Amino acid sequence: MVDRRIPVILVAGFLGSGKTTLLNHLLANRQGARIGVVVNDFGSIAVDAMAVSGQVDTMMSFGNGCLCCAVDASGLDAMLAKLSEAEAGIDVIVIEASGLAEPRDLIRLMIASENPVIAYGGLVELVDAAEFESTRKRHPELDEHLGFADLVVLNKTDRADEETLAKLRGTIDEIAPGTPVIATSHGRIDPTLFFDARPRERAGQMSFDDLREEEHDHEHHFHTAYDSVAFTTERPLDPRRLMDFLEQRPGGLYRIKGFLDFGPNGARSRFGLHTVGSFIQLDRSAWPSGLPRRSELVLIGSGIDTEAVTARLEACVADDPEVVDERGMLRVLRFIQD
Ligand SMILES: Nc1nc2c(ncn2[C@@H]2O[C@H](COP(=O)(O)OP(=O)(O)OP(=O)(O)O)[C@@H](O)[C@H]2O)c(=O)[nH]1
Repeated sequence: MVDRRIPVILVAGFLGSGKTTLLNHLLANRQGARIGVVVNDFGSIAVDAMAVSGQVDTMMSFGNGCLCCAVDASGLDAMLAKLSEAEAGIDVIVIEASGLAEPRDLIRLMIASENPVIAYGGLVELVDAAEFESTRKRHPELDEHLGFADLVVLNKTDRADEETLAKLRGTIDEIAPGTPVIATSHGRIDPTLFFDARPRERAGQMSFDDLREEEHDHEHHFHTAYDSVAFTTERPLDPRRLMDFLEQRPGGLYRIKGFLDFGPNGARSRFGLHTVGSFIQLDRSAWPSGLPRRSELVLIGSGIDTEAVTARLEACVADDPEVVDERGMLRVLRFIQD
């Protein structure tokens, strides 16, 4: 019998590995398929949800906190129930987990769901080719995450040389033998991989039955070791001060994402910011109409002094909101990748 249930695919991977980028690629190349999306932001500003919205008309955002720690599955279930209503005509649902989520618990939530019209469709785990080796040293748990994957996407191949990539493939094969690996950049994978997804009978070392019975073990989640800071200001930032902050960011501050306002400087004066590890990337676009001009950042790190980070950001606010420091802007523009 043909299984007509809607597959729910989890997209996971450590902070900044490229989950939102992959999701946006998928949405832009959906070939007529209707994709429902659940986005889980770790910080209290829904940056990922902002990056995905506009691309899709059926998105739900599960903000501020890790989906894997939803005390019971009901919040997620309610979203999935809404997305899987017949009128929505959804073919596949994709859940973008936060970069600190535990795939094991997300899979458990999925298989515990009593919704008869959806089915767990497997785990797509992203690996950041440039950062994986060092992240894995800090978080050996990542090996277990790979073990649960039905598909590994080795992303950011443009940021690693051939030798590193070959070594990474060997490592992934050791950790998750037999799991298909797709190497790519900017999450550009074949979207059809998502449309007829069926997971393996078991997730990693565990059968679905084992997973169903397992207790939720919050203490060992690695997001318990991470803090996030949300920073918002309506006042323009000073480019020099902000770049000083970015170039000398506190150790442990692994991920920053959001939008920056440096005041009135041209039509495309909304600056998107991403940092992942030591990497900094900025892009620029116009402010969407109806959206207030303001800077909004989420900063995520381990062992960071959140008050000190907030104080340093407050010190980046420009003295005069009407005057843009043009020379200071050159330091910002150096990082633009349009
Ligand atoms: N050079 C390069 N950059 C990439 C690639 N894929 C994504 N990025 C960049 O990496 C940064 C993080 O990408 P996201 O897609 O936001 O990563 P994420 O996994 O959703 O991040 P979190 O939700 O914070 O965990 C952004 O600056 C992306 O433009 C890639 O293949 N190559």
